[in-house]
Amino acid sequence: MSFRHVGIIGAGSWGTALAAVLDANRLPTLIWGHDAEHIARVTATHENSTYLPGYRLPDSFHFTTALDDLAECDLVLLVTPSKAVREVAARLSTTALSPEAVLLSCTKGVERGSGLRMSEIIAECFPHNPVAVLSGPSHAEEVVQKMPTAIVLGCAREDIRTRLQQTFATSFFRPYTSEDVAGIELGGALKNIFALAAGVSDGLGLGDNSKAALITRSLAELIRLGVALGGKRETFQGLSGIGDLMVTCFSRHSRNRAVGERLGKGERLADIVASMNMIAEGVPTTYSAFECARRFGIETPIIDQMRALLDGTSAPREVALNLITREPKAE
Ligand SMILES: NC(=O)c1ccc[n+]([C@@H]2O[C@H](COP(=O)([O-])OP(=O)(O)OC[C@H]3O[C@@H](n4cnc5c(N)ncnc54)[C@H](O)[C@@H]3O)[C@@H](O)[C@H]2O)c1
Ligand SMILES: O=P(O)(O)OC[C@H](O)CO
Repeated sequence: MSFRHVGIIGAGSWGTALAAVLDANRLPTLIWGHDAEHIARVTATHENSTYLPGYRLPDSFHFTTALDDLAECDLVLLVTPSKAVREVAARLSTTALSPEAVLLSCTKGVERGSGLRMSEIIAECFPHNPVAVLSGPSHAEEVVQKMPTAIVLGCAREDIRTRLQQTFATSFFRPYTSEDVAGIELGGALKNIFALAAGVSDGLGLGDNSKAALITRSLAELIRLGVALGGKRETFQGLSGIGDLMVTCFSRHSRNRAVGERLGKGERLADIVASMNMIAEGVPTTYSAFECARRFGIETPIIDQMRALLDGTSAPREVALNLITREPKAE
């Protein structure tokens, strides 16, 4: 049975791109945004010029700033930055949304302090609703151009996984399914830290050998921490692990890689963040992953060095030197 009313929480680039996928399957969407001025502009111009310029929004996109308007939805995508997920999920839970409605987290992050994944936060707010996740190598800029993209959909319930797969499958968007919700989310969240690091390597001009070594050791670290936090090793070897790590470390569209490159060139984090209107999740995730790693006693040299860089206690060249001169060990 297909979904009839789809709501999207978050009017940024990824929310817009996912609405475009659904539009290709003739599914209209109601997109909620928190910024009334932005929503008025998008509605009037049929373009999300702040987050995804150059893409004309189809007539099947409808916008609102009232969460209550989503109460009729049988599928709600949560696509805000991770720092806003708890607040919007809590607010949504006060609406008349049915306990049958499926909540699909498309956000990549881990909550600071609690170490909770986004789907766990959503499940706390909606203990009776099915919660699913969507992740994988997928830059919004390419999805709206209908460039071939494959992602993974995860849910504990097989019927929901199949329903979501049918809903999102198009001639340019291929969803795989998996039961490993934790692995899918952890791969998508942790890779952003390593994309920052890959950007630093680019900014320092350290070359291809260095970047290949960094990404390979990043995957080892991602798997080590991801398995300790409940994900399956095979998941990290798939689209939401190595797939997303590759695209984010190499893509010209990656905001995390771009932040890292600017750090590598010597800019201050505060200045970089102030100059961007979009989210780079790798920054907060560096801190939450560091906390999780300490709690579980996992060795995370790259995450530790990235934290020192973001804190301003280590310079980019020092970070690179610290990693290459670590205690010798077996691979
Ligand atoms: N952009 C992509 O290609 C892409 C792909 C896959 C996953 N993601 C993930 O999707 C999530 C959203 O990213 P994005 O690219 O759409 O971000 P974005 O920066 O393009 O847009 C974020 C949106 O959230 C809104 N927002 C900001 N703070 C808010 C708050 N406190 N409450 C409610 N809304 C708020 C902004 O106004 C904006 O509409 C992130 O976790 C990101 O990692 C992005
Ligand atoms: O542009 P980034 O670095 O936020 O990455 C976006 C997506 O997560 C890529 O899969």
